Parts: sequence; structure tokens; C-alpha cells
Amino acid sequence: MQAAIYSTWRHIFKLDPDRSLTDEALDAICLSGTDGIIVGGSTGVTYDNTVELLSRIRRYEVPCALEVSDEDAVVAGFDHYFIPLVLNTPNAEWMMGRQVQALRKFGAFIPWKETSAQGYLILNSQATAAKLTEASTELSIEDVEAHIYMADRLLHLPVVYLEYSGMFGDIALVGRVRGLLQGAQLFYGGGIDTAEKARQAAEAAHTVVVGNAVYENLEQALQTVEAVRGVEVKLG
Ligand SMILES: CC(C)=CCC/C(C)=C/CC/C(C)=C/CC/C(C)=C/CC/C(C)=C/CC/C(C)=C/CC/C(C)=C/COP(=O)(O)OP(=O)(O)O
Ligand SMILES: O=P(O)(O)OC[C@@H](O)CO
Ligand SMILES: [Mg+2]
Repeated sequence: MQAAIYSTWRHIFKLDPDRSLTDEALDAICLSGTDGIIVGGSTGVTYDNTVELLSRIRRYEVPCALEVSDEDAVVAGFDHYFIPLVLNTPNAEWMMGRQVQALRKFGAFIPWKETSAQGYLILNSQATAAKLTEASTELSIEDVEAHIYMADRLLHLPVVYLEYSGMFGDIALVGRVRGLLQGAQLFYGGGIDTAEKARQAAEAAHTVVVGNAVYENLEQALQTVEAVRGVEVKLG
């Protein structure tokens, strides 16, 4: 089987359709040398703002994936689709419920080879996604490990996503999780707003995701690309 497009991605910018970016900023992001762009956000993502952002990104060659957070914002034409499942929520709606509901509608049309589930472990209680999904963010190391065994060894999810959106996470824990994984690719995201934080995250995870910094300090966000490129980690 051909490897998924994201399997070699070390650095990703995540762009939120619900936030605005000038053409100059988008130009710099798309030409930055990042491996890929994920379009996604936890709230305010609509069909219209997703189509608009995709059409602007498509002026460039950079690969672009959609992380689907709302069944009403499913847009054709992306290179890949990620379907988040929240592992650490007691509310099954966010683990399986909404996804199954969407599959009733889209199941027959899904490009399966270009579609992957992501097992999200949300570890910042203040993240929008944590509040929305009622995630149980206060996890012991044993709890984290158990979730990782579930995602990687039992469910065989292709991606495990350690999500600290809005804060820089526990990088030692990220490295420990990577060491446990046998099949899944580890995405880390949260609070990367300098080259140094990007470098540390890239030492620990297979793939690092830079989101809010794009909107808050673009110059520093752009520097994360080179920082990640300088760190060797075995992928695949
Ligand atoms: C041809 C064609 C049409 C192809 C496409 C077919 C296709 C692939 C269909 C998809 C069908 C499907 C199964 C859809 C799932 C829909 C769904 C409702 C999933 C639920 C996802 C979920 C658990 C959402 C909860 C929030 C979450 C975890 C979002 C992930 C992204 C995220 C955390 C972004 C960060 O958010 P942000 O807003 O930036 O947060 P901050 O405020 O902290 O910055
Ligand atoms: O926005 P930040 O904090 O960079 O987090 C990136 C990403 O993990 C969000 O889903
Ligand atoms: Mg954000």
C-alpha cells in the first residue's frame, strides 16, 4: 500500500478558516517550506469559509489536508482528510458519535486512501477543543499510556495527536509517548511560537503543528519551519 501523503511531514501549519489572513501572510506561509497545511479549527468552521481558504491555498503547490470538525464543512478537493476522534472524553458524541453520523451521509463518497482517523489526546484544559468536547485533561502518566495503548495497539489508529492547543506542553511526556508507539505517527501541537520550542517539539514528536502563532507573530511562526528541518527523527 502506498504511504499516506502526511507520512513524511515533519512540520505543519494549521490554518483556521474562522480567522483572517492577508494575502501576504498566506503567501509567506505557503512558500515557507512547510511540509503541509492542515485546514481546521474547533469552532466557527463552515462550508463557505473552508472553500474560501482552500481556494486561496490552491494557488500554491503546498499539500493541503482538511481536519474535519463539522459535517457541514466537508469540502471536496483536499489532498487528504483527517477525522479527529477524542480519546479522553467521557462524552461519546466526540469520540465516535458525530463521526458515525457524518459517515451515514458521506460514507459512500469518501476517498478512503486519502482519509485517516486521528486519535486526539487533549491535555490543555483551557483549549477550545477541551471545553467543547469535555475532555478529561488531568491525566496521570499511567492514564496517558493506557490511552496510547488503546489508540496504537488496539485500535491501530494511524495518527495519535497530543493536543495542547494554546500552551506549550510537557515535551518529556511527548517523547515518552513517541517511544510507546508501534504504528501510529505522533502529531504534537500546542504553543509553538518560537524556533526553540519548535526544535524541542520536533525532537520529541514525529510531526509538529504550528497554529495560533501564525496569527499572533507570523515572523516567529515562519522560523519554526527551519528549526524543525534541523532535527532528525526517524519517521515511518
Ligand atoms: C469527496 C468528498 C466530499 C470528500 C470528503 C469526505 C469526507 C472525508 C467526509 C468526512 C466525514 C466525517 C466522518 C466527518 C466527521 C465530522 C465530525 C463532526 C467530526 C468530529 C470531530 C471532533 C472530535 C471535533 C471536536 C474538536 C476537535 C478535536 C477539533 C480538531 C481540530 C482542533 C483541535 C483545532 C484547534 O482548534 P482552535 O479553534 O484553533 O482552538 P484554539 O482556540 O485552542 O486555538
Ligand atoms: O494553535 P497552537 O497552540 O499552535 O496548536 C496547534 C494545534 O495543535 C491546534 O490544533
Ligand atoms: Mg487555534
